[in-house]
Formats: sequence, C-alpha cells, structure tokens
Amino acid sequence: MINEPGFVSDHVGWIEVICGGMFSGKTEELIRRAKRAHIAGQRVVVVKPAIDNRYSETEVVSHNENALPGIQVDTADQIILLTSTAKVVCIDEAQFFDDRIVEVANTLANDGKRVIIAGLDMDFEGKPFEPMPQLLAIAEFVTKLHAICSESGRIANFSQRVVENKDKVLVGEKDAYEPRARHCFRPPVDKKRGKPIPKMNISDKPDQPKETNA
Ligand SMILES: Nc1ncnc2c1ncn2[C@@H]1O[C@H](COP(=O)(O)OP(=O)(O)O)[C@@H](O)[C@H]1O
Ligand SMILES: Cc1cn([C@H]2C[C@H](O)[C@@H](COP(=O)(O)O)O2)c(=O)[nH]c1=O
Ligand SMILES: [Zn+2]
Repeated sequence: MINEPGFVSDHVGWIEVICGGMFSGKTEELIRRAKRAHIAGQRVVVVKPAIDNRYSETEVVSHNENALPGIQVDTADQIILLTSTAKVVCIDEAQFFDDRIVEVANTLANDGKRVIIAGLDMDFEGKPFEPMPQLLAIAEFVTKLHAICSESGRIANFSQRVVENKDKVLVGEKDAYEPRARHCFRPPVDKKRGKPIPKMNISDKPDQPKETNA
C-alpha cells in the first residue's frame, strides 16, 4: 500500500514523485500507476515535455516499450490548461521543465488532483537535476528506484554518459548512457584539475601516513 498512495488516501490532492537514474523503471512505474487509476474510473491525463521525442510524440514510452497516450507540452503552465477536468495528472521527464513546474504541481494538488511526477534526480555529472530537488521537497510521497549497474550488477543510481558531450541536456538512450553504481560511476572531467576523476575502487584503502625515522 505504501507504494500506491492513490489507494489509501481520501479526496484531497497530493504529489507523488518517482525518481532515480536512467533505466531504473520510473516511466514504467508512472504508467503502472496511471493505468490503475484509469481502472479505478478516474480521469487521467499524462504529459511529457516536448523535448523528449525519443520514442513517440503522442505517447509516454518506457525503455522496455510499455506505452500510454501522452500529450507533449512546451511549458509547465500548459499542464494546468490541459488538466482542468482530470483527477490524476501524470508528468514524465520532469527534470526537463523549468522551475515553474513546482508552482504548477502545487496548484494542481491544491486543486484536489493526484499529481504523479517521474524524473531523473541526478544529471550525468552526478549533481542534482533541477527542478527535481524542489519537487522532492514538496511531495507527500517519494519513491526512489534503481537500475542494475552495467559494470558490477549492483544497484545503480547514477547515469553514466558514454559519449563526449558536456551539455546538461542530451536526450538519449543506451547509445549515450549506462546505469552505474556509485563505485562504477566516473564523473566527467574535473574542470579545475583538467583530468578525469579516477574511478573509485571499493577495495581501495585510504593513504596511510608514511613512517619516518626523524
Ligand atoms: N541496466 C538496467 N537495469 C534495469 N532495467 C533496465 C536496464 N537496462 C534496460 N532496462 C529496462 O528498462 C526498463 C525500465 O525502463 P523505464 O521505465 O523507461 O526506466 P526510466 O524511466 O527510469 O529510465 C526495465 O524494466 C528494463 O526492461
Ligand atoms: C543523465 C542525463 C540524462 N539526460 C536525458 C537522457 C534521457 O533522454 C532523459 C532521461 O530519461 P529516462 O526516462 O530517465 O531514461 O534525460 C539528460 O538530458 N542529461 C543528463 O545529464
Ligand atoms: Zn523514463
């Protein structure tokens, strides 16, 4: 029950955030919750930012090709106009919206709607992906999912960019990203030192002080 707030609460609105790295199952989970709300007879509207054109312009699609009809929007404010009669509003790829998405999510929830938001919590540098931190802060319910690390088979919460590109936004799939565990993630070049930060080996021991005879 704890993973499905929509079926334990009453008629007031609230915000659920599903976060994690790439391939962790965020879109699948969003689709699962949307489908169940639809089965429960609730009017569900699914939206995604227009920049995410990876699989389809009219559907939200997961990496394993689960899909649901979804509307592309250019701005967060358009979501308000599109969802006036909805009971449940599902927003995928929330990291691609600007800060207005925070106000929009609050407005929808205050209006009595269940707002389900999926998004990447960290970018390719391993830094918080704005505006996800703000959305996580205002949510009543948070679910963090993990992929499987492509190197170690451990749980992965980082998204390793495997192509040379330093833009924060780079839409892509396995052609450009791999899920990685903490100890298998290599952040991009450290700008100050100009060198790649070496991958940390979990068996590495901290440097021991050298003995001197002085
Ligand atoms: N390394 C991986 N770890 C977990 N799932 C993976 C991996 N590679 C591919 N997948 C597939 O990705 C699916 C999740 O896709 P999706 O919901 O679109 O993830 P997200 O939206 O978090 O990127 C999984 O069910 C699985 O079929
Ligand atoms: C890490 C990172 C990812 N992206 C892009 C790549 C994908 O198009 C989406 C994430 O989609 P998913 O459903 O979570 O797989 O975000 C980016 O633009 N910048 C990044 O740093
Ligand atoms: Zn997704």
